[in-house]
Amino acid sequence: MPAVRSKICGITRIEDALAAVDAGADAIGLVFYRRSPRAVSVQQARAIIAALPPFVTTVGLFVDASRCELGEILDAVPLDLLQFHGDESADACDGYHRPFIKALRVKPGDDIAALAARYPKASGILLDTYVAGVPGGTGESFDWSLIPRELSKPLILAGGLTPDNVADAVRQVRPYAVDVSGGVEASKGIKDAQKIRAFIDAVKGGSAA
Ligand SMILES: O=C(O)c1ccccc1N[C@@H]1O[C@H](COP(=O)(O)O)[C@@H](O)[C@H]1O
Repeated sequence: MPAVRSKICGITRIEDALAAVDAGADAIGLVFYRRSPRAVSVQQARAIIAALPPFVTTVGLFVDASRCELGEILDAVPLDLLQFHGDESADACDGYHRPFIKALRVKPGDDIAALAARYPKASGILLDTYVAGVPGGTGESFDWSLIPRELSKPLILAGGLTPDNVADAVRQVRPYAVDVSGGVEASKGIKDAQKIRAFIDAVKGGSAA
């Protein structure tokens, strides 16, 4: 099985971005959702991205952002990939002509394959846990057995992943990639370099099994 890729989301500091890259992360996530404790300004995002070495994917996370707000951020910040984490329609996601992944928040009874099929232009589908009233970053996991064996798009598994459970998640789900925020933090918005390294080592361990 090819190594499962890792994205470390909710980066707010240059040192955390560099710790993620140093540990082997493939992507870092920058949250442009003002209500998140991990939200970054355009200036912060630009400074973090400017400090990165090449070949690290920069992902901008949005939750039902207006066209105007998102357009202004895209003009100012060199993002490689957009992550739509709200209730955005397929048309809204497609409208920026940028590669994107669509997050679906999973609850029992969902037809995940059918929901994913609504986004034919997505580069990948991210599955996170449904928690009423919160769009994501909750630190809650969901029942991975709800995930269909075959999805039409690369699957990015998220939701409550930690250094302790991610190897099991990788073995069970065999995703294309995993995404973590709270599970590698010292406090909201501040990452813990040791937890990041332990997380990525566990992803590699799970991939090799
Ligand atoms: O990180 C946030 O604050 C956030 C806010 C709003 C929507 C999504 C958010 N983060 C994403 O949520 C999932 C799961 O995070 P966690 O590992 O359970 O903390 C992940 O995809 C984050 O990118």
